[in-house]
Amino acid sequence: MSSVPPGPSVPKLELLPAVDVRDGQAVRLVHGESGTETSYGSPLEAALAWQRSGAEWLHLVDLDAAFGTGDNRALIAEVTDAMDIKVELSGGIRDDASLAAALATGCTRVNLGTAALESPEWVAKIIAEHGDRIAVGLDVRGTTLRGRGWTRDGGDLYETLARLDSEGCARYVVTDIAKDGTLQGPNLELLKNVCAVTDKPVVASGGVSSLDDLRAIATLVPEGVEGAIVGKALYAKAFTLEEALAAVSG
Ligand SMILES: O=C(O)c1ccccc1N[C@@H]1O[C@H](COP(=O)(O)O)[C@@H](O)[C@H]1O
Repeated sequence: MSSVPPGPSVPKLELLPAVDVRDGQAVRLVHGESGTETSYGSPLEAALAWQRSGAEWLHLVDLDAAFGTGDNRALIAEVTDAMDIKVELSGGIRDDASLAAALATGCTRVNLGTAALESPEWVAKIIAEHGDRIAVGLDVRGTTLRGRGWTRDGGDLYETLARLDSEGCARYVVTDIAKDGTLQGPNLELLKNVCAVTDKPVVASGGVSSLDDLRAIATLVPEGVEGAIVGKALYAKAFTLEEALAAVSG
């Protein structure tokens, strides 16, 4: 009886299927641009589907709060409450009230974008208070950070990273905006460059289109990449979440 030799193994990579919420619907954007939404129905149904498929994490984004066009706070709280898995919450967490509401959902951690660019003192304070419940999203075009729904420049990636590192930021979620929602493959160079200047774990975001993309990201685990956010590829059924989890299970 012949046995199938195991394929080349890659280190385990955490996967965070994304549910981005706009106007009460689960959507995907292209390059994060408002107006490019494709709708995928109920955010709760989407989140429950990823949980049923074996996800250990959910990346849940309030896009209206990120764009400043309102918020989906009650719905986000409802989805988080329905999850038995870890939830990373982002979008519009910019002050004490929005942070308190986000943390009160019981999410595992929050992901700050604009606040890390515009309110450095507040961010330093909450990093000191909440430790690894705070991650910072470094959303970049080239090496320029973008905030306010990715519509405004917010400084240099590496200068900001050095500041946040010195303040003890626990983790970074790095998004290449040029890749986000495009199914064009992740920016591995950017991920390597970020890992080279910080010892903190990095979550990759943007561009994943195939299982090979996930395997390629997983090769960066020894350099500091901890996980990858997967959005469009799952909704477009490029692969299933079960296949993705198996591909990078270590
Ligand atoms: O995820 C997106 O597609 C996205 C698009 C445009 C803006 C923000 C987006 N997502 C995440 O939202 C937070 C930033 O929100 P804020 O600046 O803190 O209000 C960040 O995690 C982005 O990755």
